[in-house]
Parts: sequence; structure tokens; C-alpha cells
Amino acid sequence: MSTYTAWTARDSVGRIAVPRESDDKYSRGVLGVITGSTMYPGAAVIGVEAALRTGVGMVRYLGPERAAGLVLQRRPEAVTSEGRVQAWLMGSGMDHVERESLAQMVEALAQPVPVVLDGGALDLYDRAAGPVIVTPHFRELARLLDANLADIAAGPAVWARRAADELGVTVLLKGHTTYVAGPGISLSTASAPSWLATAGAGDALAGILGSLVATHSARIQDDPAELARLAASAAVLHGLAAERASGGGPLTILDLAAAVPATIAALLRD
Ligand SMILES: NC(=O)C1=CN([C@@H]2O[C@H](COP(=O)(O)OP(=O)(O)OC[C@H]3O[C@@H](n4cnc5c(N)ncnc54)[C@H](O)[C@@H]3O)[C@@H](O)[C@H]2O)[C@@H](O)CC1
Ligand SMILES: Nc1ncnc2c1ncn2[C@@H]1O[C@H](COP(=O)(O)OP(=O)(O)O)[C@@H](O)[C@H]1O
Repeated sequence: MSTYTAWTARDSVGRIAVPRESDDKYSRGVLGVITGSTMYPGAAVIGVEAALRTGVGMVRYLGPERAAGLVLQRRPEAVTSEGRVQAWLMGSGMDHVERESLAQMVEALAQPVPVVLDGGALDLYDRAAGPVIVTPHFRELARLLDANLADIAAGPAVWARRAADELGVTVLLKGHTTYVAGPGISLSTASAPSWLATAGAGDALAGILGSLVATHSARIQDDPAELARLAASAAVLHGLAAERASGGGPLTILDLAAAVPATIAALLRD
């Protein structure tokens, strides 16, 4: 099936976990994050910022020391101790060859919870005990499948579907239009302004998605197609927050992250 259904803002509303009176930080969902590197610590800061802005009970950040220092400086509410999580986010801001956090990632992947694999962790998809979503851009997908970059750029919809079938995971392929392919489900969204084509945008998307996945962990275990719906919702939120931050002009990624709460509030209101 490579016919894609357009996923809308209205569809995304149902994927926002609104806390109830009985909730506490643990029942809302804890996201474990292993991102960033000594070379790219900023990606860790952006992902944690975006995850917290999307609404999650807690973020446990377990990446490299330099990145952890910067994450805590920006977001003291992040916790750097090990413990239970409802989902993992890994790989943003990591080189796919030199990975200082590989041992931590492999250990985390043994837990049967959903995992978002981004950037330098994409190729770990077959080590995961739980449901997996990978979030490549065109060049990363070409590397992952050992395919031709020009072919993917010419037919991203077909390649996202092919990747999902070949790898046996849910795939979110980034670009002006975002294609999400999962088990028996193909969704697309194009809600983002082209101002979003800026470094760090993918790290923010990964954080938003990590947050949605951690807050719907049980639902994903019950229905594997739910991971695709959450991914498409993350892309919609990301695009709408970018629009809000941009206001028709350039945007920075921390501005996008700062716009996420109001974007969610507007979605819930409308
Ligand atoms: N703030 C941060 O810490 C950020 C870290 N990032 C990290 O940066 C690393 C590289 O990510 P990419 O998405 O760029 O990886 P890609 O696989 O897309 O690119 C690999 C390399 O191709 C070269 N390249 C391709 N097109 C180019 C062009 N038009 N002009 C100049 N050079 C070009 C660059 O040298 C780049 O390093 C990753 O580890 C990623 O996670 C990025 O996510 C950007 C933000
Ligand atoms: N021209 C564009 N229009 C709209 N969105 C775009 C455009 N180009 C990229 N994006 C979005 O920006 C993000 C870029 O992610 P990525 O390539 O991983 O960047 P980075 O590694 O710098 O964070 C993705 O969410 C992608 O969908």
C-alpha cells in the first residue's frame, strides 16, 4: 500500500495526552533520552527542550557528560539518573560511526518499550525488543537502505513505504512533506513552512515525537499502527509550531520549541 492518507491537525488532537486530576509525573509517562555527543551536544538540548514543551511526566537524560551538563543548564527539570521509562529517544546529534553512547543504547534497546531512533542510531532498529520508529531524512535513508539518494528524493512516498516493509519498523521520512509508513498504514503531512529547513529542526521533531510516544506507550503496545498516527501528529505539531514561531519570517529552533505549548492549547481549544 503506497497510497497515503493526509493526516490533519484535527486527527492529531486525539494524540495529545491531557493530564487528569489523578495523574502524577510517572503515570503521564517518562521519556528516556540518549542523544547528543561531545561533537554535537546541542542536539540533546533541543530534543529535551522540545520533549518537555510537548508535555511529558519526566525526561531522563542519559547521554554523554558534556551534553548532560548543557541539558541541565537549559532544563533543570530533566533528570540524569537511571530508572524506569515508558519510551526511549536515541541518536539525534550522534555520528553514525563513532558512538560514545553505544553501550547505553544497546542496554536500553533490550527493554520492551517503544523507541524513537533518530540520526546516528537509525541502524540499531534490529536490536530493539519493543516497537520501533526511525526518523531519517533522505540522505540518512539512502545510507540505511544502501540506496541511491536521487531515487529517494524523486519518490519519497514509495521509499518510505519500502523502508517500512523491508526493515519491519515504522518509518517517518522527513522533508517538506513528511511521509509515515507503518504496519498497514501510510500517512502524510505537509503543514510546515519552508523556513523550517534549518539545522536542529529534526532534533526538535524527535523530541516532540518522543514525548507523544512516552505518553501513549501502552496504546502502542496494543495497536502497532498507533506509532504511525503519533508520528504524523508529531510532524503536524512541529509544522504548526514552526508556523507560529515563524510568523512568515525566519525561525530558530528554540523559538519553535517555545511555540509548542500554545500550539497544543490552540489545537485542544478548536
Ligand atoms: N545543533 C546540533 O547539535 C545539530 C547536530 N546535527 C548533527 O550533525 C550531524 C550531521 O547531520 P546531517 O543531517 O547534516 O547529516 P547528513 O548525512 O545529511 O550530512 C553528512 C555530511 O554531508 C555534508 N553535506 C551535505 N550536503 C551539504 C551541503 N549542501 N553543504 C555542505 N555540506 C553538505 C556535510 O559535511 C555533512 O556533515 C549529525 O550527527 C546530526 O545529528 C544536526 O542535527 C544539526 C543540529
Ligand atoms: N523545505 C522544507 N519545508 C518544510 N519542512 C522542512 C523542509 N526541509 C526540512 N523540513 C523539516 O525540517 C526537519 C529537518 O530535519 P533534519 O533533516 O533531521 O535536520 P537536522 O538534522 O538539522 O535537525 C524535518 O522535520 C523536515 O521535515
